Amino acid sequence: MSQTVPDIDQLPNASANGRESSVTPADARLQAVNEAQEFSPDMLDYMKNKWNIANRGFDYNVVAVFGSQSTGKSTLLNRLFGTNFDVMDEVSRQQTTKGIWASKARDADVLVLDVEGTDGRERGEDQDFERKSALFSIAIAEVLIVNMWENQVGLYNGANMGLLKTVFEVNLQLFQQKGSPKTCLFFVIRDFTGVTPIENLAATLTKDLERIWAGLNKPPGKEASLISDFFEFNFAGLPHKVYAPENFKNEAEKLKGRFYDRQNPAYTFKPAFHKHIPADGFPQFAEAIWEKIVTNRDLDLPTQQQLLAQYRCDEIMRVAYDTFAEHIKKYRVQLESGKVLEGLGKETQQYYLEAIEAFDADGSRYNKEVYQKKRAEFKEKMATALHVYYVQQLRNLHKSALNLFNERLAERMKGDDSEFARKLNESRQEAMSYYSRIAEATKLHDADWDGDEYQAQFEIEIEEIATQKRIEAMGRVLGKLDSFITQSLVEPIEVLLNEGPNDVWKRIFVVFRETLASAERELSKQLAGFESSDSEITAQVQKMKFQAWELMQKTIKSEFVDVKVLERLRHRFEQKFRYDSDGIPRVWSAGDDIDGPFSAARDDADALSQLYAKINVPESELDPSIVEDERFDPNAFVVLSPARLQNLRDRFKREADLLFVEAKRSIVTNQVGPSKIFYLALCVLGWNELLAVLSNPYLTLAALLSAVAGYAIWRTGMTRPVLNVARATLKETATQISERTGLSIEGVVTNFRAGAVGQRLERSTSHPSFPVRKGRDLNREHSGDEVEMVPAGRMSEGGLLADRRRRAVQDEY
Ligand SMILES: Nc1nc2c(ncn2[C@@H]2O[C@H](COP(=O)(O)OP(=O)(O)OP(=O)(O)O)[C@@H](O)[C@H]2O)c(=O)[nH]1
Repeated sequence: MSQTVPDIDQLPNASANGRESSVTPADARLQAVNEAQEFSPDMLDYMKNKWNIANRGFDYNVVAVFGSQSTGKSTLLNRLFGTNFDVMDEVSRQQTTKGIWASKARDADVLVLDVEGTDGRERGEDQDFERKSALFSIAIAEVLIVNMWENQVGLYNGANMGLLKTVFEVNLQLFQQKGSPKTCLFFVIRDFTGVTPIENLAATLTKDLERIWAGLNKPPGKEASLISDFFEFNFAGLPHKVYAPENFKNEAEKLKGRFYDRQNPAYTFKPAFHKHIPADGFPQFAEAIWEKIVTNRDLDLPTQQQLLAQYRCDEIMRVAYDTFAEHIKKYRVQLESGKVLEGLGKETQQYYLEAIEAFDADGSRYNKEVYQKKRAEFKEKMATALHVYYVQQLRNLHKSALNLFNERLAERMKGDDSEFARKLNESRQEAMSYYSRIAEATKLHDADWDGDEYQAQFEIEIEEIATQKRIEAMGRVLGKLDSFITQSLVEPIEVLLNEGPNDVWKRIFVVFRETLASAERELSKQLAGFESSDSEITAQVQKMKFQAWELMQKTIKSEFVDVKVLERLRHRFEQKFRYDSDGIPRVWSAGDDIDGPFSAARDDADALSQLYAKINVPESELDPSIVEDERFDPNAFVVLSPARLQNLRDRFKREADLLFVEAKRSIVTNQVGPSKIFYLALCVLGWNELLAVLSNPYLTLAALLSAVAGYAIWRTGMTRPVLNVARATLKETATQISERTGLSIEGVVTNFRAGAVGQRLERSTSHPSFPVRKGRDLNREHSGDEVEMVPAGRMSEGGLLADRRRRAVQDEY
């Protein structure tokens, strides 16, 4: 794009010192290198704030000037670029430019360097600074204006050819690499008369330069290199400024066009000359070059560029990273509190990309290799910071997903263990999808983070929980089944054994078989809900069957402790002996056949004991899988061993005999009781008194009242206490009588006991009650004590028996 070429006459360089009153970017000059060879720390500030050129990226140019002292260098630069460098006072002829000055061209992004002239009188013969400044100019400027008088052309020393030779040599050694951008050497011939055409002068100079190049000590690998490999030459002549001011002005104007007008065929700032240093990095670059030159370090230009790129990229990276870190730090606290941040991945990804973009905006202008390396480094640095968050997120996610799994499973179960496998799978799938979705979304796209290990750990744990839940649910199902089996077996077996029908074992096994069938159906159905394999179902069913078998055995065994067997035998015996065929309690009278019913009852009980001795069902009734089980014990069918059976029969026989004796005694009591009482009353009262009582209304009333009181005592259940009192009174009375009369009271006591037994029998036959022993040992039953009245019908017979047995077992223990 063409730039406007400002009118030279408008430029602020007319004064002797070139200063103008109004300050513009071009007016701001900086001594980039001072006389003490120190590089100014202010250059970046000037680039940014005074020249406004720091943000131009690559879109700027650098031009420097080289030449003998007081050859009008500053004048030329001011004329061409509108700068404000000091120009020597015509009168004093003192050196004006000390060190290296920098300024910006007016109306163009061109950095202009005014370099102290060679052959500096003040520095004497010391060419050190001249070489350094010349080398510096060649290293950093795209265009080096070589300013010389026309009459210096062809003069080796006058044209600074010796100095150039040294500079070329060091430059070649230190800074030039294959592919380095070329530098333009722009020879401006001052006080050009035109007598010798510029082309001829150019040819002379070119020849001189090539000769110099040929004489250089070239470093290895560059022996065959040509000067044109590193430099391009331009030539221009400027007429005498004092003697031909108009021509000077015109030619200067033309020359200016070659620096400003990009459309000009002779435009000087060709891209090939650009050093590819971004404007904001130029101060560091220039300083680094200067430092290396001053300290004479053996560094080449590309290395310098890399150093600069590293320095700048590090700086850019730091700024971009700080911004990035500031953005992401808010997530740390939340993650450490255990939260799962669903948007973490998306948001951090955004900050990550923004940071890279910021880095690219400035960093991409620097050495590509270094930039790419630093970019990767930057990405790695951010990824490392984010990976910490990623791991924390996965940890939180792990817990959260497990909770989700537990919650969802609990919701689905809600006390119902059916279809457990389906509910478990759905819950697990939900938790795993949740985990995968968040874990994937948290990943940084650029990073190759591997969350597989974390996910595998999560899956292991969820499987452990699932297994545990399955065991628990299965336990509940099997527990319910156990209850069902227990309920279905224990009570019916107990009832059947109490009833003791002849086919008791067959009926028990029918119960067992039906229970097993129901349980197997239920278990198979439940296990199908657990997605159990066929073999697992088979094993569980087999286990259940054998447990049921063991339960039945245990139940039978518990029903055949001695006390229970004796109880059943006694019950069977009493059923026959003490009750008639209609279930009415017998009252034995004189002349009744006691022996017959006794023998029949005893035989019946004996038959029952035989029935109980051994489980009597064919093995074919049994489930084959139980019989085939290695734990199956064939002796399990023997319930009572012969010795135990015999022992029980003996014990029962004794009890039966006692009952028989009691029955016999009750007949005697029934016969003796009333006549003795009558005669006793007659003896006590006498016939006359008896008649007197009956004839006396008061006595009759007293007798009636006594009868009523007796009836009331009987009705209120106070009989025993009253009898006890009466017994004690009678006993005491008898004792007193005995003591006083010396008579035996045996008969009186015997009669009294007989009367008491008679009363008990009378009670059992005349009242709808059933005598139940209370807290008594069976062998002591016949003592006649501790009898409790329980209304008949309050318990079933089996229940009554069970109750009696229970009390008896308690007594036994
Ligand atoms: N003969 C002649 N003199 C010039 C020309 N241009 C400038 N001068 C004069 O030369 C003197 C030195 O000019 P400067 O521009 O200061 O020269 P310089 O090379 O920058 O001087 P230093 O910075 O001191 O090395 C001044 O007095 C100018 O007027 C020119 O084209 N021809």
